[in-house]
Amino acid sequence: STGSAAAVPINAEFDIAYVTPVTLGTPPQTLQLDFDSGSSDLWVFSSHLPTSQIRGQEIYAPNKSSTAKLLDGHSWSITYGDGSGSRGNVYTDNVTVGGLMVERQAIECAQQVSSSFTSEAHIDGLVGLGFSTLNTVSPKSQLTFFDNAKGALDSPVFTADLKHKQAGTYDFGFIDKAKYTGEITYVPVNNDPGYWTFSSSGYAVGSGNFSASPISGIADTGTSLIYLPTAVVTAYYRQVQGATNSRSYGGYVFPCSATLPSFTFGVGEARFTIPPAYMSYAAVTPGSSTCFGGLQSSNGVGINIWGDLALKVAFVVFNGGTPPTIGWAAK
Ligand SMILES: Cc1ccc(-c2noc([C@H]3C[C@@H](O)CN3)n2)cc1F
Repeated sequence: STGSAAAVPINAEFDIAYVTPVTLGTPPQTLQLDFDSGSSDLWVFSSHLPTSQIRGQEIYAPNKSSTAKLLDGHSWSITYGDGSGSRGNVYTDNVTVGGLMVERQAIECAQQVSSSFTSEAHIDGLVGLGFSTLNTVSPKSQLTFFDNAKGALDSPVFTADLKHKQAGTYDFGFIDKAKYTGEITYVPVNNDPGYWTFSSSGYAVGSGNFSASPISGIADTGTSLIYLPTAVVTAYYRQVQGATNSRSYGGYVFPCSATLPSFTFGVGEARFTIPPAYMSYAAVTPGSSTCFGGLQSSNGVGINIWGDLALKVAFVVFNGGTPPTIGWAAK
């Protein structure tokens, strides 16, 4: 079997996150969920949430689904990199993504969400695509949608074809040759911490020399930006007039009028270049002439993260075979 579904940016201005339609239960309830290769819980805004915590999101109501079953005595609680989080109880039900159905998928129903989820009206929940070792359900941890689907897939893979300010796709079970050019460069994945962790072969700032130093980091579809070691980040912003590392804004900012260099990163012998236009993320506040950079330091994060800003310049294969690998191709 295979599946293919759209990854739609939630904001027209800049690519904060992407959502994908997912149908749950019988009759089908469709929610817009954020596919996140950096976590491993499938959770949704639900009928168990206080209405004060719901602001425009779609909800999943298990008691309206004839195929929903309570996973008795189980609960979950998760916190994301930015400190946001949610918790609740667990049902199993049919989950369909782009024509691919998993029966008895654990659907984690929110009973509480943090304010940043309440204020993000376009995200009705998350689909974790990390390794199932990261799943937070207790007392028995649950499998991700990908792990549940894997055995039935034509090939044990999913691919991300994210795009700048336009809809891309997540494919399951096949590699669509029409979505990339040239060869796919596969590199090993160290899934010890549960993430799609791989080693980049180095970087270059603008037209400068390529610095061939390995950078271990995670491929994270749920993170908007790129978070790398200070040496990389300072080398980049040294080339940006007026750039400063702002404590108040929580990262590198610069005058929106500044000329930005491109940023190139390596995967094996392959090279991927993020154009200057993508490297300015957004004005720090609407209408401000100060802009927030797409490349930020991973100092405060603890791990290096290749988020959407890096993923959107490539076609990426998350190979869940044995051993797992990750493949990057131009497009
Ligand atoms: C409001 C909101 C907050 C965070 C996230 C979020 N989703 O994925 C991630 C990254 C960080 C790491 O934890 C795993 N992947 N962060 C989504 C939201 F809608």
